[in-house]
Amino acid sequence: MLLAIDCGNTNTVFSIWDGEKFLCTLRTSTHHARTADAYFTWYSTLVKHYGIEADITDVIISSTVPRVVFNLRVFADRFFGCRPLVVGKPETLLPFKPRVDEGTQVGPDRLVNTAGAYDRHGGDLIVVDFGTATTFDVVAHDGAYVGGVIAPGVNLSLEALHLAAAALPHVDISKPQKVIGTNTVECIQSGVFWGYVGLVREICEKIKEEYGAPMRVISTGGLAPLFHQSADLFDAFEEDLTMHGLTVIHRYNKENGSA
Ligand SMILES: Nc1ncnc2c1ncn2[C@@H]1O[C@H](COP(=O)(O)OP(=O)(O)O)[C@@H](O)[C@H]1O
Ligand SMILES: CC(C)(COP(=O)(O)O)[C@@H](O)C(=O)NCCC(=O)O
Ligand SMILES: [K+]
Repeated sequence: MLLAIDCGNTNTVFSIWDGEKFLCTLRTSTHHARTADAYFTWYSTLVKHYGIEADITDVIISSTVPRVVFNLRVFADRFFGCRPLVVGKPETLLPFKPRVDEGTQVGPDRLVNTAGAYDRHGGDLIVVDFGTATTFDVVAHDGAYVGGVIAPGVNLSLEALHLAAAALPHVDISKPQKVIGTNTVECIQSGVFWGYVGLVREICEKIKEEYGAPMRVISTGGLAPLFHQSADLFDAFEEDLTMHGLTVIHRYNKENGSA
């Protein structure tokens, strides 16, 4: 069985893949100082709690935080006796060669999203991932990552207002009933929610214009459903897109002799 690990700047997600389906998905906050032993204590407690019999033979890691990879490598080696595949490292093969400027280190999560989305939908896609940052990944006709857009994440924007302005409270995102807020919380929610709807719409429109061929827009990430339900922005929402991409890259490396 495969343990797929997606480490973002806010959350780290573990999913167990039995070759056909994900048996469970476990989430913890991302923290670079967490040790291999601490990961295992957390992991084994939850796996036991869910009654899952997991015989992990392979581990694949995508991490937007380089410092956590060391402890995750130790975790894989010590508890499962395996050398993990790390997306973005030269020994890990990708099903495509990113077409970006020389020397650019594309976020591994974006490469993984590209592989997952192409496997399910074919090419000519925009993948919008609502993580710590909101990223737009352009997937070409042949499945290659060819660039995109990085915008500040929804929660980051809310937090920035709270941190920088003495009179603005911390506010959770939700869809406001109206645009004109009549109290501070409603005003902030309106600014960020409708601001993001506009941001996503405009960026997708401009990408399509520049790309010059019809594209489909796929969304993923914790806050994507809020926007998917509230506005006509995406052709599909796929919660497990990054995890699916990790299974695709793992399979590709198995088939091509690198895992
Ligand atoms: N279901 C959810 N509802 C509300 N906020 C969420 C949800 N899932 C994630 N978030 C928030 O969205 C932001 C991005 O989370 P996540 O997608 O896990 O980011 P990353 O991949 O960058 O770690 C974080 O601030 C997180 O707390
Ligand atoms: C843009 C990101 C910060 C998004 O990370 P996340 O929101 O998933 O934590 C990450 O993909 C990254 O660090 N990228 C490196 C630069 C690039 O992709 O061009
Ligand atoms: K992400």
